[in-house]
Amino acid sequence: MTRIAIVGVAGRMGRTLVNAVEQQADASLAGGIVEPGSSLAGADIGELAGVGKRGVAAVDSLDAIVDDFDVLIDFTAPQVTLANLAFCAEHGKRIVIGTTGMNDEELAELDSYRDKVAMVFAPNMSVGVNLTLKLLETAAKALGDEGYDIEVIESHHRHKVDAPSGTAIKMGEVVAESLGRTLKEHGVFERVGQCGPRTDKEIGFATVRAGDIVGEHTVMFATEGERIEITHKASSRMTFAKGAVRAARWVANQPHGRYDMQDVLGLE
Ligand SMILES: NC(=O)C1=CN([C@@H]2O[C@H](COP(=O)(O)OP(=O)(O)OC[C@H]3O[C@@H](n4cnc5c(N)ncnc54)[C@H](OP(=O)(O)O)[C@@H]3O)[C@@H](O)[C@H]2O)C=CC1
Ligand SMILES: O=C(O)C1=N[C@H](C(=O)O)C[C@H](O)C1
Repeated sequence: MTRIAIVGVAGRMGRTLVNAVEQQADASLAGGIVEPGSSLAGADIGELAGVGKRGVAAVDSLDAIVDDFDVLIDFTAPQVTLANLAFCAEHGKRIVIGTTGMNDEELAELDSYRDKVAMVFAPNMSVGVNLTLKLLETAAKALGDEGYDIEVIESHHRHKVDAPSGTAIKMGEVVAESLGRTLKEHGVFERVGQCGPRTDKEIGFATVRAGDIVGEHTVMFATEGERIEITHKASSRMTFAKGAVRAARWVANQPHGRYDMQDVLGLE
């Protein structure tokens, strides 16, 4: 039985994760953490998630449940996640991180824990997106050097705070790496005004924020006369939550290291 605690338990992903843990026979809901000082501390996390009372009260500090869980699932914000990662390393816990929007410095800090804790870190936990990454690798190798322009387009709900999405960046990185390019050199994240025609090797990003879109990603390979579009559409957060719970059960038995969903799913 993997005992799972969820940080950000009152958030969009946190509430969905409560549902996903409940559906897993060999995982138990060991705790839920809300922001320090939150009025939701003390509330039943089953009631927060809309599944009814479960007898587990939300706490506003990890210290309060340190002996109760094996794996922490964290879908919050970069600085919150890094503090929780340090806590897990210090207390011998495993961690699954879905948080996106880390800058280079924050990513380097996260990476510095790779020998101190077992973590799964992935911008998208859905099986479909992780399979799509494999398809993109194949497409990029076949098309990228044959005069096809590559663009990544993503759409998300109006509340999302980071852009482009972590998934879009990952898709761009996979395509770039397959072609011996880097996003630092070839990524184009903004076009406005007299920006001139596109260059051959650039990888462009476009972002849509609207309504309640759960998450949609398209990578376009376009040339004279045809275009190929590889698209993934999430219609429920449950797809991310199920993947995160699968990652938690998997990482519970792994040695220290930084893993991603390709490792969890055996897609490497
Ligand atoms: N990897 C993946 O598959 C996916 C990743 N994500 C990523 O997950 C992250 C969260 O997304 P989402 O659930 O939509 O966002 P929400 O804003 O709905 O949830 C984040 C939650 O974290 C809480 N929080 C903030 N600070 C703390 C703290 N110090 N301790 C405990 N909880 C805290 C917030 O509380 P409060 O509201 O009170 O501030 C909020 O409830 C984003 O980075 C998003 O991109 C999302 C979906 C899938
Ligand atoms: O914030 C979201 O909602 C999502 N964020 C992730 C990302 O930034 O890629 C994954 C998913 O698309 C939903």
